[in-house]
Amino acid sequence: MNLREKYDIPSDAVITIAGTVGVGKSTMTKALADALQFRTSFEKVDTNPYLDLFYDDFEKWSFHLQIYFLAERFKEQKRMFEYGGGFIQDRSIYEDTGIFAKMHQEKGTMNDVDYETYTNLFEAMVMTPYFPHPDLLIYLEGSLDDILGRIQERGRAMEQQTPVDYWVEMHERYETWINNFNGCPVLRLNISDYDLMNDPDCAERLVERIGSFIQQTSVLKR
Ligand SMILES: Nc1ncnc2c1ncn2[C@@H]1O[C@H](COP(=O)(O)OP(=O)(O)O)[C@@H](O)[C@H]1O
Ligand SMILES: Nc1ncnc2c1ncn2[C@H]1C[C@H](O)[C@@H](COP(=O)(O)O)O1
Repeated sequence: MNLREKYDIPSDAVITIAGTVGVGKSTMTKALADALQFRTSFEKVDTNPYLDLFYDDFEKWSFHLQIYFLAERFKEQKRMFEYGGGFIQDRSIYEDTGIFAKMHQEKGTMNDVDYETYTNLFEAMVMTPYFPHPDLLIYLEGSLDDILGRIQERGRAMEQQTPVDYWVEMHERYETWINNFNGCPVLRLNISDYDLMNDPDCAERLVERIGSFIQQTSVLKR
């Protein structure tokens, strides 16, 4: 019996991993997909044509980048549901608007007209009864120091050149955002409780925790 069956996780579940930059979403996406034998939906960072430009000049490229991410995530959403689920997704579509677009508009690095155009498009695409929401959102949280350490360790130049205040503000915004999020059931996990790198039993403990969350809340019983 595999881990998915052992802990009674439906084979058609769509689980999205949310959390600030560097917290460990991609690492957990891969580990959970391996453990559950699910497909993955990753953010493509290396092939994103706007990301470097954006980090160089937020004001100029915010709108382009948000439109690009929205299109990419929407295509991924469609792909996951066309397969009939069984996916782990690296970052939710909700964070684009709830964290990034909002933060840049409020900081003045995305102008109000662009923000409104983007928000209208997001709502028309996502906030409809036809848009399938994930079955579960796993929210990864951790201390600011740990997260800054991980951003450093990963070593993406564009992120390392960004002033640390940007990551501090994002960390705070994530806390507010998740406390108000109600798009789908949320399981909060602290990164200090799971060591996917060094603890060989970690993946199974995670799957067990997800399984018991699902049983308790019956979130995936259809
Ligand atoms: N459980 C973990 N323990 C230690 N380091 C980790 C862990 N998970 C991720 N990392 C490291 O932290 C950095 C960021 O992880 P990543 O999964 O790319 O984050 P995200 O996708 O949230 O931006 C990477 O260098 C990764 O190797
Ligand atoms: N919607 C977004 N707006 C701006 N920047 C974004 C958005 N989504 C992701 N990003 C950035 C943040 C990171 O530099 C990379 C990848 O994110 P990660 O959390 O490391 O997966 O893209």
